[in-house]
Amino acid sequence: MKILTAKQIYEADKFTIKKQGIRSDELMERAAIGIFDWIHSRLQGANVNIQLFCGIGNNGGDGIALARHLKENDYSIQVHVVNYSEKRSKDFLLNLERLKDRKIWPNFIKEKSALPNISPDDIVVDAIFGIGLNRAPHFWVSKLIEHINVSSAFVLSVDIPSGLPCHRIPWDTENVIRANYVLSFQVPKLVFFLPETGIYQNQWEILDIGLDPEYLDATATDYELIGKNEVLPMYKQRTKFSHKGTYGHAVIIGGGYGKIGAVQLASNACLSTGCGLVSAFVPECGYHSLQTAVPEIMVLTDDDDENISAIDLSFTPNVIGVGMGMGTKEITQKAFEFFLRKNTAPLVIDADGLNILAKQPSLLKYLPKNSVLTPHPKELERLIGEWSDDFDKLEKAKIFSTENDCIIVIKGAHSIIIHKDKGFVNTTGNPGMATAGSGDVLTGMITGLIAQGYTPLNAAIFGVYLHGLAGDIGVTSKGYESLKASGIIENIGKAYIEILKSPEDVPIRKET
Ligand SMILES: NC(=O)C1=CN([C@@H]2O[C@H](COP(=O)(O)OP(=O)(O)OC[C@H]3O[C@@H](n4cnc5c(N)ncnc54)[C@H](O)[C@@H]3O)[C@@H](O)[C@H]2O)[C@@H](O)CC1
Ligand SMILES: [K+]
Repeated sequence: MKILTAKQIYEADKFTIKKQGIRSDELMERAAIGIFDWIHSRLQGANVNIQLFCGIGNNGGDGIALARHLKENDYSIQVHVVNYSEKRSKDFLLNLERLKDRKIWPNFIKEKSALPNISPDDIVVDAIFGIGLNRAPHFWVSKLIEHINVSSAFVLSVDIPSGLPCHRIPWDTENVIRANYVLSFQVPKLVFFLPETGIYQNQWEILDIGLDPEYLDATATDYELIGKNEVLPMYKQRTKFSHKGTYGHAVIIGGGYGKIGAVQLASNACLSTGCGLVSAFVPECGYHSLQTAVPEIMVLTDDDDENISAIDLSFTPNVIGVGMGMGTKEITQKAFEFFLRKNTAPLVIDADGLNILAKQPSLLKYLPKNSVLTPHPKELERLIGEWSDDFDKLEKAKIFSTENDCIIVIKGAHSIIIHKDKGFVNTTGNPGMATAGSGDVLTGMITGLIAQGYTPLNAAIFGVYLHGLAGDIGVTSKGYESLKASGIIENIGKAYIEILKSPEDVPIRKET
């Protein structure tokens, strides 16, 4: 699903109005009815007090139109117009008139107005600012936002939490509505998925308001949201007369004294993702434990007992996953440099492989085109330098990806795969996966997919989705706290089965 910018959403709006021959207030009516239906299907006319806070732009217009539908269905409502500007939008005014026609008189909140009481049992509809927010809200509006946030009432935000801009981090992190639920029109907003800006909503859902598919199809976007519908076409079916050689030979290189488990997890994940043959290359000390832990893999050893000191492969595998648990000792750095200079196999690089690259950026030129790098935030910072905020981070990652012709998997609650100037935002995964070895499993999975013939970009996107889904399935029996990396591996099979079930036909809904 494409993630549009605010500018593109306005264009989609205009395009739809023209092509479908409708008025802008009719589009607003669709938005308002969508929200009304959502509320009504849940409340079923329950006797609950709904306080609507509406700005004076089109987001406020949505709220005012919603108020009319709620009243017509006998809900108890109070409508507040947050009068932060005299420049009221045409459709806001039109809907305000329609409200007044029905003898509903809003309360106008201005700079010096007393703020209304909000009971914890109320429902607050937040329609103060939408995607048009382009500067910090006035001080007195911030006070209202704070007042709503401390009320303990259930807050439903229209389109986006008010105070959260679409294209940057908030001017003041405290002055943003904390929404329990966001009903967002037609397309998700990038801010929902970034660590600094995704904290303002608990759950979100997309409401289809019938923006024209022709515009949506034809518009190129910088970001795409990756769900089941996006990964399913990437899936490579196994064929009847295939054999293990059909699904590639991968090598996992890494480990050190006390860190052989990282290679064990990566190799096991690689195999469990469908790779035909997996060899692990580890320091001598890892031989017995690896052979015992995963009898299906082959083990090659370094001459050094405790460190990777010379990576000597007598064959060229289909892909190599390298770096986990390897350390950055001088001897290992030299071995890695020597390896990179002569290697021709596609690479997936993780952990200490990335740390060595950060220490010696001159080695980046030896990476094969489209190598996949899987940094966690600290490793990413070592590679691309410090960033001022999440948006800056994404821009820096795009530049790094373009300059070094590589794919970066920025790991996080919503991992984002960066390929040159495009980003793919993952939707699976949960906090239970914030556990030791989870990254090693991901590296193994992406390596295993490349071995089977997935392009590195598809392997990164599909692998991140599958990994998160395996974790989501894992927590259903383990809970967040007790899920371990090995538990993610155990559920890779179920995750495949889930992907292959009938296509998504429910609206995207996600806890963040
Ligand atoms: N295509 C869509 O997605 C549709 C969007 N609609 C709604 O329209 C909204 C966008 O409406 P608008 O463009 O009118 O913008 P908003 O309603 O978000 O903001 C209102 C106006 O306030 C001004 N403003 C911005 N920041 C301010 C600040 N800090 N203090 C004072 N004034 C400020 C701006 O001029 C802005 O246009 C969407 O979020 C959505 O709720 C719907 O009505 C229907 C269709
Ligand atoms: K809003």
